[in-house]
Amino acid sequence: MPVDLSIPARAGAPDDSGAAGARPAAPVVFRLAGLEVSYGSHRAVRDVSMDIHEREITALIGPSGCGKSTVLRCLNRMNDLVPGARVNGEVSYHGADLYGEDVDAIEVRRHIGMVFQKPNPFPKSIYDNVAYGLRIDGRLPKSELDDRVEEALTGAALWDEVKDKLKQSGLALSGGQQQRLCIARTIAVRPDVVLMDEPCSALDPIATARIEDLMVKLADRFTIVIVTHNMQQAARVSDRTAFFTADTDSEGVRHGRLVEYDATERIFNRPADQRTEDYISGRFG
Ligand SMILES: Nc1ncnc2c1ncn2[C@@H]1O[C@H](COP(=O)(O)OP(=O)(O)OP(=O)(O)O)[C@@H](O)[C@H]1O
Repeated sequence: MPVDLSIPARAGAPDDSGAAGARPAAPVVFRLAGLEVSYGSHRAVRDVSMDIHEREITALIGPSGCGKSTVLRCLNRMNDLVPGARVNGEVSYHGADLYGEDVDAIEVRRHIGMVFQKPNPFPKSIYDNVAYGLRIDGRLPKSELDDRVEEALTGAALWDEVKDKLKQSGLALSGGQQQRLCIARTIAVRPDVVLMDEPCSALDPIATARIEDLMVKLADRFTIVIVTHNMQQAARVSDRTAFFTADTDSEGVRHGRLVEYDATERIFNRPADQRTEDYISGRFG
């Protein structure tokens, strides 16, 4: 039995049915085709072909070790920083090869920001945390910095809680506030895409609910890709869901692969693949 979400699809959720009145699909931001990632001789994940659409929330779900974070890290070339990591296949971003020779990985990460599992504010003031990327970038006139910091903190639903203590350390905030501070730091540079790797796994349910609400608001401005272990979270916030799994070979080594990718409502209520159904109904994983 598929999971009964009892949660309506997000307003404006994708409808690729082609039915009369169906909303046309949003433009493609990332196209992955035959993506395969290895660490040394270990093929961590393969067979990943999917389009990620503009201003949608795309969730990557699946059991531990199936390659969700690996695929996420391909989207802003974070795997470049992992010794021995090798990416094969197509990863295009707005139609251009993200791994092309003339592409500057640092510039890529300016457009495609990332929020990590554990909130990781710098040991600096709240203000300096948010201003950090802008100062490094150096393009924003100093006179506009205050406004941009406020814009980012407002966008991360944190401004009201911190506007009177911007000089205090970011580390003095609660875990949920720290994660929203990290989101503010990420969106301060006005990226195009925000990648989130299990952004709520270190948070309590109330802080998690705030981040989920925030994600939905952020999707008005940014394309969001999230890795989550929490299926209800994927169901609640995402427009499309990709389900990955891992096969174990004769030597006991696990190799991840994309099984199914579709509108979230279909993945959770009418999955095409038995493995997806088994996973979302809690039969494995
Ligand atoms: N930096 C790395 N070096 C070597 N192997 C790695 C590295 N990162 C991940 N792997 C391997 O790649 C495979 C996929 O890992 P990945 O973290 O992408 O999976 P995941 O689905 O995100 O897992 P989890 O849900 O547990 O975080 C695993 O076998 C893992 O051991």
